[in-house]
Amino acid sequence: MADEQRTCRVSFRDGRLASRKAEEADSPFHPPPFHSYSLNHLCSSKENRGGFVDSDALRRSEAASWLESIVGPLGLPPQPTEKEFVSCLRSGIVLCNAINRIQPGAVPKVVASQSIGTAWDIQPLPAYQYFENVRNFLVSVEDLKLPSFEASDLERDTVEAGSAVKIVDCILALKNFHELQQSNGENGPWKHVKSPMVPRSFGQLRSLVFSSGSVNARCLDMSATAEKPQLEKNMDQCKQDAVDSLVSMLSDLMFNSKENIDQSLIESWNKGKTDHVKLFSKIMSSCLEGQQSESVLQDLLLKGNVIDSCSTKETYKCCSFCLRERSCDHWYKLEEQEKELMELKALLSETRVQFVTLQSQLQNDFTELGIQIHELSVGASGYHQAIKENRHLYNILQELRGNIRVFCRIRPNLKFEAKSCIEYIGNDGSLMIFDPCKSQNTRKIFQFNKVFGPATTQGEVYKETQSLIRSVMDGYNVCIFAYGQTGAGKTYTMCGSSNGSCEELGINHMALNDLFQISSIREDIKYDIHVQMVEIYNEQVRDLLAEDGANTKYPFVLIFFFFPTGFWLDIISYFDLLINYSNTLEIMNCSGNGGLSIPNASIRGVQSTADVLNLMKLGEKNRAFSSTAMNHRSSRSHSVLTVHVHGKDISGNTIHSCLHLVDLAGSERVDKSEVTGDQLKEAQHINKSLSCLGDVITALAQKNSHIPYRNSKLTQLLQNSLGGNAKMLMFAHVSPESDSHGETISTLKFAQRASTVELGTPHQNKESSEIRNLKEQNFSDSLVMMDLHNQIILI
Ligand SMILES: Nc1ncnc2c1ncn2[C@@H]1O[C@H](COP(=O)(O)OP(=O)(O)OP(=O)(O)O)[C@@H](O)[C@H]1O
Repeated sequence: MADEQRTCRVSFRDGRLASRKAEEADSPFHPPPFHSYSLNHLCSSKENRGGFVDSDALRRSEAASWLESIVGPLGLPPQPTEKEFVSCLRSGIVLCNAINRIQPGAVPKVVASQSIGTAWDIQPLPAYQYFENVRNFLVSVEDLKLPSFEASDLERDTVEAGSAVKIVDCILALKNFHELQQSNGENGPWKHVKSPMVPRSFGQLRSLVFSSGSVNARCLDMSATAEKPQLEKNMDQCKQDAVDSLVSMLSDLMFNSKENIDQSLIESWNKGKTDHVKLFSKIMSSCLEGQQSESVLQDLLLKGNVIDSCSTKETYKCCSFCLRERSCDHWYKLEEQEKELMELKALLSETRVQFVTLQSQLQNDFTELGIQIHELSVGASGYHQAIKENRHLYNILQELRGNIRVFCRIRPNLKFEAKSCIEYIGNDGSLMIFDPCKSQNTRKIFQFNKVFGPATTQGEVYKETQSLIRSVMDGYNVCIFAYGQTGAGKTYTMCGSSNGSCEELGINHMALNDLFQISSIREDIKYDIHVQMVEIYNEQVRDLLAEDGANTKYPFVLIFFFFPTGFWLDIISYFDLLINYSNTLEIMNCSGNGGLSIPNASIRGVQSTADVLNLMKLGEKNRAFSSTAMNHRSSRSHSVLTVHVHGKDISGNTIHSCLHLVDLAGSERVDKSEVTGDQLKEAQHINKSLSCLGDVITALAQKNSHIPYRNSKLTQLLQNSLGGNAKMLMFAHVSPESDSHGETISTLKFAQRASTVELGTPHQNKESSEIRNLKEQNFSDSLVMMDLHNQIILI
């Protein structure tokens, strides 16, 4: 049975030897080395098997003879073996010289220690110099886009079958290029003549297998950066590729030698009794001989190891080069890096957790802060509300008591370089003043109904005043007067800016505008509004609405030049006195003059704000202004604009009231205002009348039995108001500059004192139709009054 099997089965070795003998017989050249022959035999098809070796040797011979024609004798036999051929070219000198002949300067520096052709095989160059020459040659070849080979093809000590094929291909391509260059010129087209070796040599199969390893290596290179699942996926793919390569190679081998496969082996394979490794070993041992079969097996198993170990961490981290060199520490480095990476990842996740914790903490803090801010804002708004209510109640109390209301207004700093003496302005009407020029603590706090800072507009000031002014239309007498140092802004507040800008209209103008508006809205009451405007100049009351020029101070000044000076001075003084006397208006008790304190002053009916504006212009024109060191347009008189309101409703009820808008002349220190002559006289009058006003205020504040109204025209004029018949508002004006600190303190003290004056509850000047009828029915001798229950009583 064994003999029978032996005879029916031709062994692989025998078959291969037989075919080799046949090839040797056909070949005119020296046969290739055994291993090369046998492997080519295994890998080539039956049809090509005969011509393969011949063609290879022929091409090698052709390449060698062409090289000799280019660089000179190489000392090679006519048909060199692969080993001879490769050894001759190993130094790279021949190749570099050859390419330099074709492309001068292609390899700029050729390392050559021996003369070519004589001693190429006597004294080998050091390995790195080989590498230098060969590398330069290969670079040049690639530049020319010619087929190349690997430097390692020249380095191998044991020349493998078919390993010279690529080198031969390259040299013949170079030859072809050279020939085409010669025939067509340098840039002529050329075609690379491919190797006729269509079937793959065993070396190529090996490189195919190892190229799978390079796939592995690529995968490994990625392993450092890729995520683990991706890495494993790549490894699977590598493994699959390598297995595919092996399978295709094996299939080739099996196909080529299927007659040599044991039938029992095929059967056991088909039955699944033999696993693929055993099958593969058996086929290989039957196909290959001795050493060769072992080396192939070793190679394949090595590859197999690579493939198998793809699943393990250790090997897939090595690149193919390291596998060949077998001295690899990349894995350890990778492992180190992987460890560090893992640590970093752990750190990252820990940091993430901490970050999330901190974020939630921050969120909580923000929420808490938000709650606290909300609570604070609620508290603050409550506080503001309380202050507002407090002020409102205070105002009501003051109204009930009949206190003089005091608003303080601070004008903007006109001397920008000057320091401000205003330290603090409170919303509750408090004001803190200090003297910046003094080192010791000079802070003083004042309390008023309201304090307007330098940035307050005219509109804002009027808004606070509006309710008071409107009460005039309800029958209350109202008196608003502006008090303060010269240049502190009294005229600005009462009459507006001297440039007449619409945004800077004074309280006078806005008040009258408002009164007309109310009058037009209240259709059931018919209002008559009349205006008087007088000034108190040098203790004389003068009509500012007189159009006949009666207020011209010196009408005869032009005839001054016709007589001696002394004579005319006397005459002028006389006329001056005469004129002044004739123009001086008398202040009377209102009750006897239809409510008019100055019955002789012009009284003009007004229908609209425009009418009032025209009258004000006239009054301003007639008013005494002059320039002083403190104010370039200083009012030298106290001006009083009186608005008389008379209203009658459809039931016949009447109201009558008056609104005094007083722009006082400013108190001034004559040393500062640098006035002399007439201006000095004016200043003295101004200061005197203001001092009288101060006395009246003090007396009122102290509730003295005697109030010195009659000491000045000003107090006389304001008697009715100060005497408790009016709602009074005082604007205390101050300059913020530190050099006015003294005057500012003095003004504020005066205002503070005024705010303590209790005038008593103001009463409405309202007369019902019944009272009027009674009055008209000769009850004039009796005093008609209303009792607490609004019943009429006659006294
Ligand atoms: N609130 C303000 N805003 C802008 N400018 C102002 C303000 N108050 C006053 N002024 C300016 O200050 C200067 C002096 O003002 P104003 O003439 O009104 O002072 P006064 O107190 O009437 O002085 P006097 O008593 O000498 O007549 C003017 O040029 C005026 O335009």
